[in-house]
Amino acid sequence: MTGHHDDYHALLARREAMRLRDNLLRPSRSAGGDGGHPPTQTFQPYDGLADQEAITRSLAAVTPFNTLIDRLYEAMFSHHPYLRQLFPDSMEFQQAHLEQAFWYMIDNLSRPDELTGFFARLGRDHRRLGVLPVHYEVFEAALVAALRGCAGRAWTVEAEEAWVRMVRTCSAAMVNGAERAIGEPVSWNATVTEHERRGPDVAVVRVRPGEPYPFRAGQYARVESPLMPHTWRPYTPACVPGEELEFHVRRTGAGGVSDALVTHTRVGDELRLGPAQGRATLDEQLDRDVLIVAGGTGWATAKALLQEFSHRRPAGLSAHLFLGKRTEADTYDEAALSRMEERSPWLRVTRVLDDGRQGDTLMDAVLKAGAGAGGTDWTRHTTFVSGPAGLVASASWRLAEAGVPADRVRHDPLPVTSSSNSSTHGAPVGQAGVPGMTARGMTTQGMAAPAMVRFTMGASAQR
Ligand SMILES: NC(=O)C1=CN([C@@H]2O[C@H](COP(=O)(O)OP(=O)(O)OC[C@H]3O[C@@H](n4cnc5c(N)ncnc54)[C@H](O)[C@@H]3O)[C@@H](O)[C@H]2O)C=CC1
Repeated sequence: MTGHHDDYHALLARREAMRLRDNLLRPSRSAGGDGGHPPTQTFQPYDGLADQEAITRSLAAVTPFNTLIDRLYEAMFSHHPYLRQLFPDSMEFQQAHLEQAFWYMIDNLSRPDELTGFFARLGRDHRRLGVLPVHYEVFEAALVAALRGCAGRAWTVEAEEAWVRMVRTCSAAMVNGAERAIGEPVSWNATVTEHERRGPDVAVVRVRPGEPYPFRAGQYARVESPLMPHTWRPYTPACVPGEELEFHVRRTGAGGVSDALVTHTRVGDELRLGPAQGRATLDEQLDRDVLIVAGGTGWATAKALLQEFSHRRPAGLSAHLFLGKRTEADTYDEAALSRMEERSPWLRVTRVLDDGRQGDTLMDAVLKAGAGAGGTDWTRHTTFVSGPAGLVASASWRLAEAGVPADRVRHDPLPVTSSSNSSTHGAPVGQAGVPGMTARGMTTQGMAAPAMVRFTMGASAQR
């Protein structure tokens, strides 16, 4: 029965996707579709650069984005109240996500492959939220209403059409991404098989998915607890694919997903996992030594990557892990790390006590080890960074300064932080000693911080 049911829904989703794609590709409707502006006559090949300029010219009229986004959701829920149930009770993170998404779109408009690749992956991931192709049309109409409402008389047809083209390009990519993933589950149920408190705020949680969960070491999964429906937070499995997954969760406050997972979750509980995301994985062909810079529970990513590296490592290649911890007592998985260290002569581990008050101690240690005649040449390594946003930002920046090519520094998406609270674990995005870095991952000089732009969104702060 379930099989037929799924097929039926897959068929419906496919038809919806085709209908939307036809709409997206047919000669453009008037932007917003309500006749308020003259229609565009012919369908033009998409010119992301021209739209980027048009949108940037008119940004002052619609920023800061939080008012625009408030109006957008207001318009959407007042016209389609049933859609509210697809969203979590608190819209705070949702709004922060969308703000990041807008910046990401604008920043990457002149890189169509990056943009469509990113939104295709997002579309695949959004299936777990019950998003259907028709919702993108609803979103577009709400956005246009919000843009007009925010900008008032300052609004231009040119700016509106650029926004609509931008958003349609991304929606089309999301629909395509969802359609391509039609053969895989929307989400995976997983039963908690072990739950170990490793300190007042940290738990190591093992789960067994009901069906095989495909992922690569270094990727993350969005996790939903039944205690907080519709609220998903990303965690990186601290393991390679197998029957069970291991998650490392630090509770960062009361009432969030991390609190539910650390404090209120027991063996036998069911969690839901979204499809694996992220590109901070080892290369297919391993031909470089590996440097991993990890802070706190960012160790989860390091653990997974090192496990895969140990299985696939060609003779002669080595790995160096720099692990930052805030206090001596903060060693929630030290036994596993020591075991790995003992068994792996190719692995070097430098533990760094770094309470975050002395500037950038962890990265200082990395760069010190790379300095001077006897230092390790990090420019030849493939580097992974995993941990608080401030660490990711400063590591990307400082490694670039040290001459490490941007495409060889990989990291999780920078956590999205809510606009009211820009701090993740006390690590404010953009204030990590990165000169001129703003909260959107761009420098004030207008230059993208290396390796930053490609991942400025996607994950939420783990609360
Ligand atoms: N649990 C998981 O699966 C994963 C978690 N993460 C992220 O890792 C972070 C871990 O948080 P906690 O364990 O609370 O770490 P934490 O806040 O205790 O920090 C750990 C270490 O990171 C470094 N650090 C912290 N803030 C910094 C800053 N502003 N600039 C430079 N270095 C800084 C320091 O060396 C510090 O000792 C979270 O933001 C989480 O989103 C990343 C990947 C996987």
